[in-house]
Parts: sequence; C-alpha cells; structure tokens
Amino acid sequence: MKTFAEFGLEPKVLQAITELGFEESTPIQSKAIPFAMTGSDLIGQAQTGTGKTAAFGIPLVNKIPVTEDRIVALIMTPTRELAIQVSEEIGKLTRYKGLRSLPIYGGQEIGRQIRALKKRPQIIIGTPGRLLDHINRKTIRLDDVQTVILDEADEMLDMGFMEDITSILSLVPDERQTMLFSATMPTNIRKLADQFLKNPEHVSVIPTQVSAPTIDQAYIEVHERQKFDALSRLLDMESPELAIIFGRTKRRVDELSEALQKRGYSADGLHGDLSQNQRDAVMRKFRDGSIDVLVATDVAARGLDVSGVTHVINFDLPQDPESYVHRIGRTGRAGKEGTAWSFVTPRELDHMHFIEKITRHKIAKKPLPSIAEAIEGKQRVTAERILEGMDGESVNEFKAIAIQLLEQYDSVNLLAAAIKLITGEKKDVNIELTPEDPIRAKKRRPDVRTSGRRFSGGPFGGGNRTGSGPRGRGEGGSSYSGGGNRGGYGGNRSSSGGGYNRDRDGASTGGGGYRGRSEGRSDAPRRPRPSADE
Ligand SMILES: Nc1ncnc2c1ncn2[C@@H]1O[C@H](COP(=O)(O)OP(=O)(O)OP(=O)(O)O)[C@@H](O)[C@H]1O
Ligand SMILES: [Mg+2]
Repeated sequence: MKTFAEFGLEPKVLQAITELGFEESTPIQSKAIPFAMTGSDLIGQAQTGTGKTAAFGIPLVNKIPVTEDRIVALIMTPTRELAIQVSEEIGKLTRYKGLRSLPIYGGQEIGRQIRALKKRPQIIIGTPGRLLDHINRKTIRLDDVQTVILDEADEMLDMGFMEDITSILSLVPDERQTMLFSATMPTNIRKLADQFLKNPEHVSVIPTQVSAPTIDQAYIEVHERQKFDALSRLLDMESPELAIIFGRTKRRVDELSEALQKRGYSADGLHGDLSQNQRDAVMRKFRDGSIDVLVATDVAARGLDVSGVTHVINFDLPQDPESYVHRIGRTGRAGKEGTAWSFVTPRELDHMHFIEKITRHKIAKKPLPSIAEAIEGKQRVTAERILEGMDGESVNEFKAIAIQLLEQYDSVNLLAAAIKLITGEKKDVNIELTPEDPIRAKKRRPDVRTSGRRFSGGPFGGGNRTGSGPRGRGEGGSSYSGGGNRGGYGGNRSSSGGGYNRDRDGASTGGGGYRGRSEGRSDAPRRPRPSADE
C-alpha cells in the first residue's frame, strides 16, 4: 500500500494526515486520491469503514488555496449526523493548512448558520434540504463551486433527494469535478452518474464479499415476542463495549431504548423525530462512552464512524441488502474486528437468505443464547472488572478489611458473594413491545437470478461504464469490478463484478408491506421526503 508521501501532497496536508495517525493509505485511498488529483470525475466504491472520507477529503483539502474566500467545494450527505462527522474529519485534514469548512444541516438554528457563513468557508458539508433553504435565502451561492462530492450517493437517491440534488447542481458551474462515494452502488446510481458526471473513472475496491470481512456475522431465529428477552441475553452474553441496535421504526426505537433502560442497560435512542439538540446529545453520549448502547433507526445506518463499536444488532431486519451492509458496517471499521447479529422471525427467513445471496456471504445461524450463557457473560465481565481493579494504588485502602475477612471466611465463598454483589441482580421488569410486521422477501423478476447476463452491473459490483455490455457473475479483472484488489485493510481478494440487479422501483414494490409501515413512523429511507432533513 502507498504511503501518503507518495501522492505529492502539500506538506501541511501530510502533516495533518500524520497527526490523524494514518500510516499507510487504504486501498480506496491509494486508488482514488491520484485520480481525484487529476481533476477527473469519479465514482468511488469500497467496503464500509475503509476510509472513503479521507479518499475524497485529502485531495479536496489539498487542492483549495488558502487565499480562497468563496465557497468552492460542496459535500452532500444524506443525514445530519453524517454532515457533522464529515465536517469534523475535513476540519482535521485542514488543521495545518487552515481552510474553513462548515456543516449546514436541518434542525440547527438557521441564524447561527448564517453567521458562520459570513466567515467565508471554502467547504460546505450539508444535507440537501437545508442547503436548498440557504440557496433560496441567498445565504449560500454556488457560482464558484469547483468540486462536488456526494457521500452515500445511492442513499441520497433512495431517500428521494434526486430532485433536490438536481436543483442544487443546476446552480453549480458545469466546469467542476464531481465525485460519488458509497460502499454500495445499485445500478440506479447510473442515473445519477449519467446526469451529473462527465466520463467518470470508476474506482472500486469491492471484493466478492460486499460487507467488510472484519465483521463476524450471525443470525438468530426468534419469534417477534421473544425478541426483547433474546436481546437482553445477547447483550449479557456478549457484553459489548459499544453496541448499535437497529429497530425498524421510530416507535420501535423509543420503546426499545426505554425498555433497555428499565432493565438496567445504559442505552438511548436516535431517530428523525427527535429535536436536533436531542440527536446531538445522544450522539455525544455514545461517542464519549457515557451510554454504551445506541438504539437507532436507519438514520444511523450510513457513514457514522464511532470508534469502539464492537457490536451491531439488527433487532429488526432491514428492508434491503444495502441497508444490511451499511448497518453492520458501523462495526469492524479501520481493520478492527466487529460482530453483527440479526434477529430473524420465522416468516423473515426468506428475506435473510435474500440478503445472504445479494451480499454474497453466508451468515451463520446461531441458537438463542441460554440463560446460563447470559449469566456467565455477566459474571465474566465482573471478573474482568475486578482484575482490572487490582492494578493501581486505590485498592490498598481495602486490603486491611480483605485480610480480616479472609482470616474468618472461606476465600471462594467470599469472592463469590462479592462477584454476585457487583454483577447485580437483573432487573426483571416486564417488557411489552408493540409488534412489528415481518419484512417480506423481496419479489424479483423471474429472470434476474437465472440469467445474470441481462443486467450489466450488480447492485454492489459497480456497473459497466457504458451500460451496454452484459456482464455475468464471476467475471473479474476489469476496472469496474475492482478485480484483483484487496478489499479494506486486508480483506478478501476481489474477483468479480455483480450479477444481480434489483429494481427497487419496479417489481420489488409488489409486496406492498415491503416499504415499511407508516403508522410505525418508519425512519427508513425510500420515502419522498425524510424527516432526517428539512
Ligand atoms: N489510511 C488510514 N489509516 C488508518 N485509519 C484510517 C485511514 N483512513 C481512514 N481511517 C479511519 O478509518 C475509519 C473509517 O473511515 P471512514 O469513515 O472514512 O470509512 P468509510 O469508508 O467512509 O465507511 P462508510 O462506508 O461506513 O461510510 C475512520 O475512523 C478513519 O479515521
Ligand atoms: Mg463514509
């Protein structure tokens, strides 16, 4: 892998990269940075957690002169949290160079944003709705924009942002560099690319397995009404450092986070109906570790990078394979290990197999953790805490009483009683969650699976650039499929382009219930206007 010094970056940018602790570039960075530096348009695809932000952030920060005092770069993200995070990462990259970047998103007081805009940022990172708002108020002008980046481009399409993006980009000069990034590139992304990109270079580092190889994936078959007890046991057995639990709807997230709190877990919820202050507070608590379980809708599925997330649990299965890939991708980032569990009701087994097929990864079925395993897990954590507590001076003042007790009582009994006390009794509060309907297996066109040749690109494999040549599965080695590249930080070897096509807007809607139920206040994408941004 290339070192960052090989890209010919400005010393101040290099210094910032070193400060971030990046020693080598990741595969997507070593491929995308040189292309981006030539100024050509590009579509970048690589597994979750493999550094796509810096892949576009580094060349961007490198190219803008410090003397610039107009908005010359625009980054769009599908959610507010992601806009904030990307803005922070760009901020770190430009730390020595001293460019100004500003996040612009719904829910934050607009006056505050207008004041910040007066400081003449060169880089704006925003969600489409609020950006349009500023454009209409003439507080943001895009006449001088030279670079546009769509992070999570496919999600923006899914969320129904196409119209907003079209309006925004119609105000950006044609002479510009445009880049799209995501871990998943369904074929409909071509619509976006055709409209907004000029002869884009496809830079893809996607091996056969779409999900990051650092994630250990499993599923548990469980009835809807058993899910909460299953979750408690799983959390006890695994004792995650930090976990994200995905629920299908806002109501689900509310009920689940409340239920977890009642049972004594340190949890909180995140969804699009909370005020931005509440959303910020929850994210802050999760990032600084003052809560260790984040319960969220798909609003947290894309892009969020919280270090130390060891577990992702799909309490409800996601609507589609892309969402699955992104959700579980909140763990196993930057080469770290992670574990992803999914609860699957008997009626959703087909849907689970569909996800396996599309993501080209067999997901192990595991039994429901037993009560004994849950108890053992909790005891193990207590024992670890005790052992950690043994180092350090602070135990000295307890030694006298320890000696005294050991003289009078049996040591094993004594320690067992202490472990019991520290582990705590499980709060056996009765929990009733409103049941959610099962996700139905996606209806597909009959020829999708048998042919594979009718479609020129897979949902994840990166398409054929011209959109005309048929590509069967297992056909590797082209620049589109990322053939022969290693994925992530040492992932599987890449071998093929895609074979399946899924047409969200066509046959897939046939199931009716597929799109999530509105009375459950779905936060999932694929609605015309998400509440995630306004
Ligand atoms: N070259 C590098 N060396 C070490 N760590 C890196 C490097 N590049 C990025 N990282 C770190 O890897 C983590 C994941 O990066 P990032 O969020 O950009 O991933 P991503 O590919 O955008 O994932 P997603 O698809 O989930 O959005 C971040 O914490 C980032 O700081
Ligand atoms: Mg990202």
